Amino acid sequence: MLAECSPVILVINCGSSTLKYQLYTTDLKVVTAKGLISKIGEDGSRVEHAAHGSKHVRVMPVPDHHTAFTAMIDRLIDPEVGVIKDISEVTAVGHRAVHGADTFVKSSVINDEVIAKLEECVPLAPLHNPPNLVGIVEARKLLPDVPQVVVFDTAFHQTMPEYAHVYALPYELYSEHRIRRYGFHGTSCRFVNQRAADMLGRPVDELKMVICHLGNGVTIDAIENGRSVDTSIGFATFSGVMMGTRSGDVDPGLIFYLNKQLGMSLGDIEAMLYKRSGLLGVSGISNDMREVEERAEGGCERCELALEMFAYMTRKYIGSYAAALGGLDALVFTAGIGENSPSMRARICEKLGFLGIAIDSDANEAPGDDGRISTRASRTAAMVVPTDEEKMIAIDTLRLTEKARAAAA
Ligand SMILES: Nc1ncnc2c1ncn2[C@@H]1O[C@H](COP(=O)(O)OP(=O)(O)O)[C@@H](O)[C@H]1O
Ligand SMILES: CC(=O)OP(=O)(O)O
Ligand SMILES: [Mg+2]
Repeated sequence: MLAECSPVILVINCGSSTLKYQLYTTDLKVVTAKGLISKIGEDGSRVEHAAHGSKHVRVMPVPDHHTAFTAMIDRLIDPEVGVIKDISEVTAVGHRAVHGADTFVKSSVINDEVIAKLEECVPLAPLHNPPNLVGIVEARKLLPDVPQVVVFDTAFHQTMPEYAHVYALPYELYSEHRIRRYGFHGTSCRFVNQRAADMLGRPVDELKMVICHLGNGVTIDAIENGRSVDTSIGFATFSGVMMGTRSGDVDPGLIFYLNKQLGMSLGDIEAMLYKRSGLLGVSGISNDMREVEERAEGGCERCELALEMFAYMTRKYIGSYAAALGGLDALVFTAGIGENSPSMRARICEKLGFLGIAIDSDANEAPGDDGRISTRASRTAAMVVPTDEEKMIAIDTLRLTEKARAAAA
């Protein structure tokens, strides 16, 4: 059965080993289909597709992002589970790009020049930008006449002041080689920042907020009056709080030690810091928070240690960003862990009473529509606000393609 739907916006989020997609009606009110293709290039890859109120899972080999792209299109136009008869029904496409460096300060309509500039950013995010580009190139091949927009994770953080984004290295590295703090998960933070202000019923440009985007990747973001002023991930995609498989902050001195004393090659060290560290490295069990929490309950000491470390690192960033902001109106949790783990939120907030944060344990277990998990008496609001990166991409795609159409008319 095919849904009766008007022209559609397709949002594609090609991650390092996943491809997520959503199909929106052009008023952005309805998501007619969404999907997740996971473990691309690994064993056990699967295609999950949700439409018409049910979920369809296919376990199939997906060796690369080109194959994932084809699998996505196949699902979308499938007579049984698809929602469009023909791909020509797509009227605009929005893409996520992780690294836009300082070249891209806002979302852009894609043309050959934008693609060339995006390719120049590949060395800055070698795990993330190449798959982003595959999604863009494939979509342009398939839909050459359909306008496409790219939305950058880094763009929201371009408002950071120099003293927050310059590293204390020889200045030429910044001025000549663009080595600086860039920040990631900006699309999520932008969405959550506005949504949190709406939920609080306060203007976004009057708020000091810390957003904890706790997913596979973790970003803590300091936001003042709607603008990002500091953020925990810096140049590549790995500083800040420990993540699923990434270490987060470590002393760079250890890289020299591992290389010179333990004989590890730079490639080995890079792979270890990105893929075998974080929750996985400490617990020795999993990069998945659910599993680590479960095993900690069952008595796994290294899992318990990983949870304590995760909470502690997050809490330290919240404290330092509250100091950077000179106060705090709202602490906001989002993404897979932030939205779904009351126990992790409770651990993080344990010692934050000095910031005026008092957690209501019932509300923390099951946040209501206003997202509040703090008591009414709490001076600073603590909240859970579900993120929606795809919706943010769809909003920018609609806005920019309508603007381009109006300019061409
Ligand atoms: N109910 C839950 N309790 C604890 N952690 C959860 C829960 N649901 C999801 N997570 C965690 O969220 C993380 C994935 O976050 P997500 O934002 O979906 O990641 P991605 O960066 O891939 O979009 C995983 O560590 C997962 O275990
Ligand atoms: C930048 C980053 O960490 O992205 P993700 O959470 O998709 O891995
Ligand atoms: Mg994510």
